[in-house]
Amino acid sequence: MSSIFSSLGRDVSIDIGTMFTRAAVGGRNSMVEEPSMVATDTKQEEIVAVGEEAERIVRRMPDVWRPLTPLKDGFIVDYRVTHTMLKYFMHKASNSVRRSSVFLSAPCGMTDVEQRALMDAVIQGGAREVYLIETPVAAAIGSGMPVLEARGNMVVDIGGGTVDIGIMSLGGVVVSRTIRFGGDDLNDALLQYIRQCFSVMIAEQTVEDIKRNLGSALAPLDDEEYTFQGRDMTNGLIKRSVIHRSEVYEVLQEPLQRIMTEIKNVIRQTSPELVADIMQYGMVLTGGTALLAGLGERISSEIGVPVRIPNEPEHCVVQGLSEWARNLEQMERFVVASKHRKGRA
Ligand SMILES: Nc1ncnc2c1ncn2[C@@H]1O[C@H](COP(=O)(O)OP(=O)(O)OP(=O)(O)O)[C@@H](O)[C@H]1O
Repeated sequence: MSSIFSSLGRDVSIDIGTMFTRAAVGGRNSMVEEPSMVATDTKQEEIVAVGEEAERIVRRMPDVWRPLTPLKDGFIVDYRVTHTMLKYFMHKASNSVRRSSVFLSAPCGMTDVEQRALMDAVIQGGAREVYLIETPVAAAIGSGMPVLEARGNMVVDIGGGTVDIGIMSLGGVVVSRTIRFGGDDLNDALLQYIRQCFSVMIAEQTVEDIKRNLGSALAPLDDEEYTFQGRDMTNGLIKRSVIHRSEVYEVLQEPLQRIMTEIKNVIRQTSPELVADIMQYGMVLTGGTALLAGLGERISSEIGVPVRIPNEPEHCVVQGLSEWARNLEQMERFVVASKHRKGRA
């Protein structure tokens, strides 16, 4: 495979996510972003495609090729798939993997065994060395927070499978937590509601479209509707249905409340001095779910702190990894684990 960047021996940053994997070399302008997925035969013996290509062939021929994902709720569930994906992204990002240092984000609370497996996969994939950093730290760096300063910096990254919460100060992590819950749980709640109330089975992409078009964390001011198609569970035929913004709002209440509770729990466990900083400087909301309408305002009003959402919040982690790679000496305290290839150059 030829690399998309001419990055001879440069640092490769990889954010392996539940839904998407993003790899960057030399910052945001040279980033590759593809679904976290491989395609296998029905016996799951042979992996035939990775990323975008896997998604394409699975969508076209679902009876022949099956999707497998490396992570569930942010944590590795399939090492073979993880290994294949990391190798694919490393080679796509760098044309000289053997000279590359790879910087990876990992959820908080990963066991030593899980960390080692992740790093082994990178080294076996050909890299010279690998460094791990916790996801909220990468998100904070990527969103431009002054993590080396003597003040409390709070970040909440809500992706597809996890909520990663971190508070950093003076180049160290004061609190970090990963909850195995995220934007995909909002989709699950919608999917169940539509099955029960409309007796319709719908595709994952349809749920995603409904969430993005009508989803809101704040009580809606209008009752816009959205027409969608699905398979009628009573007769197996295609059926058109209409859902309203107010219904979607009600369905999303429970999973959103769970996220709010977790953020409040972290604040409760934080020292008053750091809480005072967070109230003064605010917190940053990153990850794809930060794009849900009104989520920033809802968190701000329930917790009483200003909330900032950076541009392209889903890219903050990979941007933070790149920034960290450029300033490794200054930010060495954030390394949670590292591994070097034996006999490296
Ligand atoms: N406009 C939007 N409104 C609501 N949700 C959105 C929007 N855009 C993306 N999302 C949600 O963001 C989530 C994906 O975010 P992201 O790409 O940060 O996750 P990931 O890195 O794959 O997963 P994780 O970090 O949890 O392992 C999905 O649940 C997706 O539905």
